[in-house]
Amino acid sequence: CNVEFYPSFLDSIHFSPVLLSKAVMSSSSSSALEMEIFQYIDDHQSDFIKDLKEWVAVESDSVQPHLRKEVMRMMVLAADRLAALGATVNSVNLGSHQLPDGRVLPLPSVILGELGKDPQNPTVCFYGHVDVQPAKKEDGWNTDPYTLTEIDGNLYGRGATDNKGPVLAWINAVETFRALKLAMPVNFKFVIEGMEEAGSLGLEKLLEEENQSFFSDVDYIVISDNLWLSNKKPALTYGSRGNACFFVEVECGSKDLHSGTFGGIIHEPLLDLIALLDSLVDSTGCIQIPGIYDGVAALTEEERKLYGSIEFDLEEHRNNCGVKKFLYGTKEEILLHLWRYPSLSIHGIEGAFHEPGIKTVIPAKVIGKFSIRQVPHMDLSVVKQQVAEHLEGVFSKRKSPNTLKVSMPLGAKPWLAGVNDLLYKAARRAIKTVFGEDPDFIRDGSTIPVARMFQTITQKSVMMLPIGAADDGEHSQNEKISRYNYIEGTKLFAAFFLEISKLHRNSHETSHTETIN
Ligand SMILES: C[C@H](N)C(=O)N[C@@H](Cc1c[nH]cn1)C(=O)O
Ligand SMILES: [Zn+2]
Ligand SMILES: [Zn+2]
Repeated sequence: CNVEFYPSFLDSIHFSPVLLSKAVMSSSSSSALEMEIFQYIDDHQSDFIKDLKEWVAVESDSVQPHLRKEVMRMMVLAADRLAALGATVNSVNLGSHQLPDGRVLPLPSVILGELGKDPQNPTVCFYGHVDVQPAKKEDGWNTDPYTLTEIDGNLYGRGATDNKGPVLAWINAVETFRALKLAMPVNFKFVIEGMEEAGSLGLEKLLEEENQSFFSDVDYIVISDNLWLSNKKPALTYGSRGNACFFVEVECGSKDLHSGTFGGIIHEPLLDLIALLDSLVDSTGCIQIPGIYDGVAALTEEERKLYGSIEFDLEEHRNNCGVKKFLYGTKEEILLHLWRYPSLSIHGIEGAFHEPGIKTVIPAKVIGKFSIRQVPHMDLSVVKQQVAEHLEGVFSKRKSPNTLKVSMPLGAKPWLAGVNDLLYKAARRAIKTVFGEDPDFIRDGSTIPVARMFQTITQKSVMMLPIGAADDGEHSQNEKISRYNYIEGTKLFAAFFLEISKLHRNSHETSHTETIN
């Protein structure tokens, strides 16, 4: 599986983080204003943590239909919190959606918030989500996932880092300016959704509809919904993978069967399904679907060098992960396979018996669930076709009389940005001020569907500014954000508001002078 020999690319990537880091000089000392702001944030830590506790207590799981009302409740809490900041809040109704089983569920509203309209200020739009992945104590959590619990400086709870903590950190930062009665350095816009973990349903249409209105005066877009590459070193993110999610359904009839009475004489759906799932990836991690790597951009020498220069501690990453060994042995290979090659993961099988104990049943209908992370320049419709053809081919060789259905309920495109603009420069300076070091410039293996949507629809500059650490355990048991990251992250956002304001005003003054001259 030699993933390097594919069509050339990189013409679309107009960045050079290495050059940028050399070109941008910033100071790590804080101004008196920053000191005042940071002091306020330090003094109000317990209030900020209390707010996070209140948010984490809401089981706003967007994946499980029976919890949709909790997502709705969470959206109301978030809207109220923005209104208390003084923001104008518009909760946009997105209607409803149909589940694979035919049920219709209401979609949570998307919050569009606005605060400040000073024409001298840049307008920064912040995106975050307040829905979460499913979590149960029995999954192996040490504490109740919906009771934020501090242990050794870590705040454990579902959504603590993904993404309630970062959304609140942004709000805390804005609140700090108000509480200290400081002039707002930027105008704020907020896009807060409640369906990110379920694929941001309905959001794309809303962004298109609002492009000429809500987004028309937005200068910069910031997303804080991913993690640093390391446990300690801050990062700035300029790319993320997309995702194509698949269901593969095999059915033999309308009812489950006794395996003593019928086992051995029928084609069992779960055996068909396991053969299908087994055909997807080999033991080296290489995806076996013909043509799947054809669209993947080829690696250039320049890009390979870039990966070589990134600081990345393999052992730390392996410890965070809790596995014995990775598929690849070098830093470069690991980063390449996380960020710029596709990967296929199998997530589960609906309909298969999974409780403790023994149940001698033959399930009548089983649905395998897997996804393929997407990278430039893969095409979702081509991938869908390739997957369907591959699975149909494997299935037909089994000569099974069962019915096979393949669907792609969700497709999100990858995102890759240029980093040579004010947004990245401001964030880099703010990171240096708060953390005293330059950030890693990284890509992310996971997916934030809205990143690409923002880029394509609004054509504005988009950046991911994470505040969570690599060991935060997004989607996992014992998800956390450290008190340090939550509070310093709040400072980072406040410092970023000042930096982007300064750079934006300077650049406008310069261009104004150039025009006059
Ligand atoms: C990175 C972000 N916090 C996240 O977890 N995103 C999800 C979104 C998704 C992708 N496919 C389905 N949902 C992820 O990357 O898994
Ligand atoms: Zn998230
Ligand atoms: Zn997530």
